[in-house]
Order: sequence, then C-alpha cells, then structure tokens
Amino acid sequence: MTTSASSEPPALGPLLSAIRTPEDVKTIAEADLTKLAEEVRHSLITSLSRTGGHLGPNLGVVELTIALHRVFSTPKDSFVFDVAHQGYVHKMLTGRAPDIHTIRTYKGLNGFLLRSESDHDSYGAGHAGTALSAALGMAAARDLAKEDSHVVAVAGDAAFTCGPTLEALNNIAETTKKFIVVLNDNEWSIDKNVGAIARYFNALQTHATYASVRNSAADFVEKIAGKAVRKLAHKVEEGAKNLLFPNVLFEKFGLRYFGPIDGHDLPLLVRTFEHLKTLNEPVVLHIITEKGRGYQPALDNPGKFHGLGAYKIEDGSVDVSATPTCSDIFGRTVTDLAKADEQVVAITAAMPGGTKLEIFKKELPQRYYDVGIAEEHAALFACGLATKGIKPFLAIYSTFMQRAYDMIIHDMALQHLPVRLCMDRGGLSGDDGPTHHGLFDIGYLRPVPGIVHMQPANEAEFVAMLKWMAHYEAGPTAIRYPRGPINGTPLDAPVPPIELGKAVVEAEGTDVVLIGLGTLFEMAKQTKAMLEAKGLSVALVNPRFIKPLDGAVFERFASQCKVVCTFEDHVLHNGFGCGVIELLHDAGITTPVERIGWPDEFVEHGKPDILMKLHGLTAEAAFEKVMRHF
Ligand SMILES: Cc1ncc(C[n+]2csc(CCOP(=O)(O)OP(=O)(O)O)c2C)c(N)n1
Ligand SMILES: CC(=O)[C@@H](O)[C@H](O)COP(=O)(O)O
Ligand SMILES: [Mg+2]
Repeated sequence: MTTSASSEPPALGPLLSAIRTPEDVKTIAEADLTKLAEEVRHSLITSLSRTGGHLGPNLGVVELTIALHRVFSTPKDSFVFDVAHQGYVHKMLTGRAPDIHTIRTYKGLNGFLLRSESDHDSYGAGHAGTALSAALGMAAARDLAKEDSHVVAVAGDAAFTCGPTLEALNNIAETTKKFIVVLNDNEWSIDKNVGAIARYFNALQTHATYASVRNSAADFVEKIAGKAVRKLAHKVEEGAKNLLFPNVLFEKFGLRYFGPIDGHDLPLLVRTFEHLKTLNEPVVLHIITEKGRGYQPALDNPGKFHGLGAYKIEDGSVDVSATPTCSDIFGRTVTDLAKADEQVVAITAAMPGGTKLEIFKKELPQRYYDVGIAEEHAALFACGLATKGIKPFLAIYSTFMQRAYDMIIHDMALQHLPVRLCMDRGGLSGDDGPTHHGLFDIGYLRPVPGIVHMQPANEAEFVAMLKWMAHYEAGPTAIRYPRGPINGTPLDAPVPPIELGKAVVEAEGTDVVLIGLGTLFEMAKQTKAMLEAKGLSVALVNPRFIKPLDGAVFERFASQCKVVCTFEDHVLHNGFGCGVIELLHDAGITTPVERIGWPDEFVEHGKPDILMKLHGLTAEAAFEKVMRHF
C-alpha cells in the first residue's frame, strides 16, 4: 500500500462505507466481521499516513470496538474510553468513517472522543485515568433512574497505573451492580508499561497452567457450541481461575475477573460480551491485544507508533527535522547536568519519549525514574527526594502537570523544596487540541508563593536556564517550553547571565515597550519593526521570568512610554500580561497595557500557524492594538 499523492480521502471498503450508525454493525454477517476489521485497519493505516495520529493504539482495538458495537447499543449504552486516543475505530463505526481522513486537522475530527462531536461519544478525554470514575458516575445515574442500559469502561494497561483509576476501582462494587470494565492489555504505555501493576498483568497473562486450562475450556465449548454451553465454558474457566488465581486483584476490589482472552478473537469477544451483559455484578474483562496489530512497522516499534505525524506507508518512515526540538535539548542538557552533579535525578510520568528523558535513561539509568501515568505521585516522590538534598528534574508536560497542582502548593512551595518542574508543551500543543495545549500553567503557578517560573526566548537561553535551575535551592522552580524548536538559535550562542527575576532589555525606546515572553519574543521583534516603520521609538524586552517579574525594568519603561504591549503563548486570563498589569497598578503607573495571547476559551485542534492567525496572535494584531494609542 502506498499513500496516494492526491488530497482525495482514501477510499473506504464496502462494508465500512455502508456503516452509517452502529446498528449497521449488527446487520453484517458474522462471517464478514473479519473482513470489516481488515477494512478498518486499511483505513487507519492509509488515512493516518497523511494526518498522523495514534495509529498503534487504534490498530490494537479494532476487534474490541467491533465486538462492543455488535453486542451493545450506543448511545443508549455508554462506552467510556480511557484517554480516548484509541477512539478512532469507535468514530468509524458511529458514522464518522467518511471523515476519518480529517482527524486531528483544523475543523476536522478531534483526535480524542468529544461529547460535542457525536451522541455516541458519551465522554470526552485526552488525559489518562478518567474512564472508570466517569463511567461509574454514568452507572450510578442509570441506577438512580432505574434504567436498563449498560456502561462499559475501556482502559489500557497503563491507565491502571494512574491514581484516579485505582480510586474508581475502590468504589465500584459498593456503587453499582451492573458495570463492565475492559482492561485492554498490550503491555505498552507510550513506551513499555512500568511498575508492579504492569508486572501483575503480565503474570496473569503468562501463567501457563491457567492459560492451558482456559484454552481447553474454550475448546470444549467449540466442540458443542451453542448459547447454553457458553455459560458452562465460563464456569469451567471460572473454576480454573479460582483454582489458580484465588486472589486475583480485581476480585479483591469486588469485580468478577474474566480472562485473559485474545483481544483479537472477534467471535470470542462477541460471545464473552453477550455473556457479561447478562451478569448482575461488576466485572472486568482482561483482553490481550497487540499495539499496532496489522501493520508491521507499528508492531516493530510500538513506542514510535503510539502517536506520530505523517509517515510513509511502505516502511513507516517519517520526516525528521534537522533542528533540535526543546525536548531534545532538555534531554541532553539535564543528562549532562547529572553527569556533572551526582545529586541531579530525572523523573518522568510514563513519557520518556515525549520528554526525551530517554537520553537520561540510557546514559544514567540509576538516577532515572519512570513512575507510570502518575503525575501526583511523581511530584510527591520528587519532594521526598528534595528533602534529602537530591536535585529532582521533574519532566511533565504543562497540561499533565495540572494533575499535580496540589502537590506544587501543599508539598513543594509550602516546604520550599527545590523541585525543578520542566514543562514541555508549554503553549499551544497543536494537533492534540484543547486537552493537550499547555495554556494554563502561568495562571496556575503565578499565585503560588515563592515559586520561580520562567520561559526561554531561544534554545541557548533554554540551556542557560536549566543550568541556573540546577543551582537554585531556595524553593521550587518551573520552566515552560514549547513542543518543537523555539527559533533555531545555536546552543553555543552568547546568553547574558541568568539572574533571578531579571529581564533582558534588547532595545531602548520611549514611545512603546514590547515585552515578548518566550516563543513570542520573535513576534514582538516583528511588531517592533512595523512600529518603527511608522517612526515610533520602540523598546523591546525579553522578560525571561514570569515570576518574579522584573519590576524595575517594567516600571521604568511603562513610566516613559505611552503604551505597553505583552506577548504570551498562554491564555490572557491570569496570564503573564495580567502579572504586568498588576505590577504597574500596584506601582501607581496608569500606562495602558495591550496584550497578545489566547482568548478565554478552549482552543481547538489544528496547526499552530492557522490557530494563531485565527485567534489574533500575530505581529499585525499587536501593531493594530498599539497604533490605537497614537
Ligand atoms: C494524565 C496523563 N498523563 C500522560 C498522558 C500521555 N499518554 C497518553 S496515552 C498514554 C499511554 C496509555 O497507555 P494505555 O492506557 O496502556 O493505552 P494504549 O495506548 O496502550 O492503548 C500516555 C502516558 C495522558 N494522556 N494523560
Ligand atoms: C494521547 C496522549 O496524551 C499522548 O500520546 C500525546 O498525544 C503525546 O503528545 P505529543 O505528541 O505532543 O508528545
Ligand atoms: Mg497499553
């Protein structure tokens, strides 16, 4: 298969193109379900080769999703997918197959489930660990209304390393009688899954005796197939399980455990769900799947194909930019810092690849920690390390750092613990959309007493800031940086020394002062040129610090200029510009402050350049705002 050069959407197979609603899945002859699965896989592989996306996870749930829609009926029944990055097949089977080629593109389908996108999307997501709790809420609502419907939560093995998942497990049995959890176990998170839970799931899978007893039970059923004996098969299997695994973890939580079964065996999945829906007790079905099933490059490299950009179908290769990303620079720099200082350690919450701490893991494994999808725990773990003089670099995307907010206040700041918060994807994240844009961290960190928060305007300054953080011991520090490069500045470019709370004055001026934070410093420079072409005297400042602000510099320029304009890749509400306004107000300076930043709304998915233009984050918009004052 090769990617067609045309912009025409890839053709859908006959079975898939006939599916307008999930009820159509029920009318397909059982013998054709495997063909439907093939058509779905073909569409995923061809379509995502152009748009990019979470190919591996979705290839792993093709049979599962077909079986779910074969047995249950959304929207009367509710499916809740954890993270929902594996929801593309569900979208295809609920009438959106003709649009799957638009996924994660501006105005196209969202890369996760969205309640506003379809009645069949019972719950939106993007962050892990929410499915079981939300689904339990739906089940409780159903019970209150005395309705007769089903709620099915689908969660991956790594989602079970996430705190909220375990909090929900603790609560299911005492909340409802009818509840189905599907544990989709492919042994992978974005990278290999980690921790005791991953090892436990593996033990359940690989217990030879249990597997053989289970298979013989299944064989027994096949010989005398029929509805009546299905229950018998499960009883035989049940007996085997209780014999061999009397203490299956889930049973201790009050959920009846079924499996593990082959998550690609469509007839078995259908038969099992038909059985489970008759039970009046909470159950967990453990299925074993292959992440990337049906596409060899994805099977060979599940980490890369967890989520990626456009690729060549023939070999799965992708275009790699020569410019280092901030993640590359971070991974390299923090590893070098650790080589020079044995107190430095690195912590990730299941994202060694995205944060590029995989460099640290390879070179200094003894000081590298991957805690699984557990940002709250990661932050607390870092605090404990810091109490003993260790220098933890905690690498968590800005959006996922939201999970650890209480730990930042209650544990880090209150105790002045020098944890280093390294927030990748600080700013617009792009294709993943509103669940992943890092547009709130200035707002959530600004109020925290004693925290230091900064953002570099170029790659050389980024390295200098990380080095500065390694030596700052008075309390927590945070640095935000974007997905991808900043402006391609060579790492050995000269950088004025980093001083706490000190901005860098790039140019003096008496009419206008432009204060460009981080990635938007370049935009401020462009605005300066446009204003100078109008004969204005324009000062340009790189603030470097979001907290503490450089009051002396900002007050000086605001006093001598007619207007201030700030630029930030963050929402305007409680953003960097608000900090400047508060500072000037408290100093009794009434110079007007114009601001460039994201509006008070969730920003949709799409490429940054399209979205920035759409939402007024441009030099032209800044020029217009400033010129209103002259
Ligand atoms: C709170 C949070 N942290 C990190 C992530 C990044 N992330 C997205 S999917 C994923 C791994 C999910 O693994 P699993 O649940 O096993 O599903 P699979 O992709 O294997 O189907 C991670 C870590 C996230 N979405 N949410
Ligand atoms: C689904 C999820 O949360 C991750 O896979 C995320 O999409 C990774 O984002 P990046 O591609 O920016 O690393
Ligand atoms: Mg997994």
